[in-house]
Amino acid sequence: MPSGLDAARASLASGAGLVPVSAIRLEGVDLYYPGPGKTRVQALRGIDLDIRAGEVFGIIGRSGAGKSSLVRTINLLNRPSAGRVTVGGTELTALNALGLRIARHEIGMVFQHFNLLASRTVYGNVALPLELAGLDKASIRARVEPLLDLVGLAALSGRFPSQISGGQKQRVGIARALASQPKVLLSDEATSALDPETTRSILALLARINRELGLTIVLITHQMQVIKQIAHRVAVMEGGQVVEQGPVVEVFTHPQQAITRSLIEEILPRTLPPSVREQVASARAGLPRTHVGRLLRLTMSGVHADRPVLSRLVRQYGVDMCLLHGQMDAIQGQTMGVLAVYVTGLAESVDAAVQGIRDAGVRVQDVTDATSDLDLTAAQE
Ligand SMILES: Nc1ncnc2c1ncn2[C@@H]1O[C@H](COP(=O)(O)OP(=O)(O)OP(=O)(O)O)[C@@H](O)[C@H]1O
Repeated sequence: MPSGLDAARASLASGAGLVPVSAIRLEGVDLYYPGPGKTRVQALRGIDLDIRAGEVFGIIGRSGAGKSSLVRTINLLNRPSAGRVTVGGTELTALNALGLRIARHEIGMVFQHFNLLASRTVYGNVALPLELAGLDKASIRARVEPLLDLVGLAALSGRFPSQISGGQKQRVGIARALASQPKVLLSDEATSALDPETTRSILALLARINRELGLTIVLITHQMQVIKQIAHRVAVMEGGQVVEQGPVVEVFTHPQQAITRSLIEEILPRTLPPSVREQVASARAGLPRTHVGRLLRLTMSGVHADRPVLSRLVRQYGVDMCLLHGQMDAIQGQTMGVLAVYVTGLAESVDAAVQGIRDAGVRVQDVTDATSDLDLTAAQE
């Protein structure tokens, strides 16, 4: 017996055809909504995005940044005022209504509030797009059952939405989105209404679908935690624009924009507890005249994080290093983290040790004189 996954994979692959390297391309996309009177609200400004086939691409931003506007532009639920949208090699912005309706079969969508029909069972909700497409009962069953297996709901197929949990509802939403064998799955805050543990399990399901079915996933969220858990690359939105984008580890370790830094703060804190700053101040006051004390913020990523860089330099240069605060984490299989360390010793030894840390590929910021916290704007590189 093939597993639910095998059958789902075979079923999706049968509709696959040639997958272009670029799954979704947005070029110079502007979007306006009608505002009060004759005014217009610009929600998207000059968006250029190239989302690759088979990746999980995260789009993050604060409320009102334009994330939902952007994701709804990918399937042309919002028609851009300017620019081009191409999905799976087909330029959607050049299609007529019928062409667009057909092209949208390639794009599945899951929603924050699930959007299930209360009057239909779990099975009936997943079957709905197939009924609308005119498939016969046997074909529908052959498609729906493996999908319910895939999302872990085979045993609940006869229940109604009111009889299942939020996480289970979202599993139905995912199975329904996969029913028409899309090549791209758009997820608009799919986990925002769920608790952290259910969020993790839904993201794990999406990651598995991406990995094992090769589906391209675009994920809109306001939580860096979500990006961290499953995205390969991320775009950061602010004021209707993409202000920063790149591989997740790169963006997390070298954020360029203030908005990105503040979003990352949720995961890797940049601020030091006041008690730690007080300890540093009193330790500096008690230093011998020959010694200096420097408070450093170290950002480590990838291979650097698991090498004994710090202990080696302590031995090599005879400095003292006190680990005050920090967090290490694993993102996309790479270790990364931020540490606050207080280094003391002879000035030239401390300088040499700092250089040694930099040479090992660790980002070093001297925050000794930053006033209130580990404020990056006050930090010296
Ligand atoms: N239908 C609409 N009519 C007019 N303005 C709109 C409409 N939908 C969104 N906007 C405006 O467009 C901007 C972007 O909104 P959008 O919903 O895309 O942001 P978002 O990042 O998804 O926010 P949230 O996380 O709160 O959903 C906001 O200024 C919003 O007020």
